[in-house]
Amino acid sequence: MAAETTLLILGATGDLTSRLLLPALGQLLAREPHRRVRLRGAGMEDWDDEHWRQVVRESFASGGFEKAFDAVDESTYQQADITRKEDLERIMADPGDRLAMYFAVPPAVAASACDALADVKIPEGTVLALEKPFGVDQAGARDLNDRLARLVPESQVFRVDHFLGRSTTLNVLGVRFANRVIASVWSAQEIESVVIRYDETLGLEGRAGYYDHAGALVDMIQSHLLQVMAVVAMEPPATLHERDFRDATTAVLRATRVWEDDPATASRRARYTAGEVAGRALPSYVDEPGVDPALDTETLAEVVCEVRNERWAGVLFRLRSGKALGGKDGEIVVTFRKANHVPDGLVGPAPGSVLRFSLGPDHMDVELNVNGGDDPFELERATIGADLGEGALKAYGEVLSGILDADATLAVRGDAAEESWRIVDPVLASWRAGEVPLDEYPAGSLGPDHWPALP
Ligand SMILES: O=P(O)(O)OC[C@H]1O[C@@H](O)[C@H](O)[C@@H](O)[C@@H]1O
Repeated sequence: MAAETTLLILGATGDLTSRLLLPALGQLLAREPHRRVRLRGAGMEDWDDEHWRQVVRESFASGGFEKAFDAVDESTYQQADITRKEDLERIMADPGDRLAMYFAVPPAVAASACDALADVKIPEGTVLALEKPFGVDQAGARDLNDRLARLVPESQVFRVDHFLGRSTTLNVLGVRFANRVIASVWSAQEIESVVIRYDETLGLEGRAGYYDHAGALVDMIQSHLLQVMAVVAMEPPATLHERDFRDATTAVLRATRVWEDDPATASRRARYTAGEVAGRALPSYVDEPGVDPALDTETLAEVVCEVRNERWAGVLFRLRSGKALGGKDGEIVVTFRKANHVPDGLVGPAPGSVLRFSLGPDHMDVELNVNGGDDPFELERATIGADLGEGALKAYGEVLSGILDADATLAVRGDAAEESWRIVDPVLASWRAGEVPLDEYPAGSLGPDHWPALP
């Protein structure tokens, strides 16, 4: 019989659990009903099992997977303060075949819980899953890694980054590594720049408590976009097993610096003012409830990086993400260098070819110069597109399936988490020193007018 995993969610009464984790679990169980999962919730609220089961059922139903609740072997809730050893021992009793502890709590609480866990006997094979942000800087991430290393082996620590579970990120693997025609042009010799951007129409959505201290750089670039960049730029791994895959992506991060080591010129930041997004009026960021204007939090950030190795030296990697923008748009745009020489007689501009992956709905476009119009000597642009499969599981479901299977391929490794902070720490320092102006853009626009255009 298949091993049964006990999924213990710490912070079970929180928003992350009901909004993201449980719907993802519902989808996973609906797809793979053979899985054997016992679901345990633990949190500060005085809930009983029935209340918890109701929350689980409703969360499953919100994703259309109400029936998946039948696939849960058992679902119980315990009130607990997870920073206390006695409470941890109580909720970890009877771990079944394998225990997966998911910390759906703020980083400071997760860190205190890890300290308390040091005095608890952790069952063999237990997996610990932690949400971002992982630390607040490189030193903090290193400290948290040290604490975790005292508890379980690294391969059992899952630093969650749902962008690694996104189908588009995974689609890059097939396109890059299963096509000789692409593999042979995937380097600085042929590629001029790579843009990875995630523009959102969403504003603050009541998350001031977290976001006002994080900002767009930490919320999106330090974590998600650097991971996507690592997949785009990695050396071909021999296999997609955890060790090969994560060695290759981490090597990219180790070689990455902000452009010319000059964060003041390689980064930009801005904050939205009042405007309208998709017919909805949004107040200025600083007027959102819970925002402290003195924190100077950016809602749009851009950092240009370079990957200093033989394959990529000299290529611009431009990472950008922001909120309350005019269009929901996430994409990876690979711009190739221009042709060395276009024969005299072919008329018109011939910009470099472009390969564009849109980050949901998953689609890929190749933009080429052609001369197929009325005038056979005039160049035009043609686009060849393909819809890519979205994957049966949404990003969180993909990540969760790795956690339940104790397969860490799509989890961020400890050294990679530290490297990501090492890359952005100088940017944060430069911003704190006031070296980069905090620009403004009206909500619903595409960002400050004077920022460089996007490809
Ligand atoms: O579009 P998705 O998959 O929800 O991912 C974007 C979200 O990712 C989260 O990790 C960020 O905290 C959010 O601010 C962001 O909106």
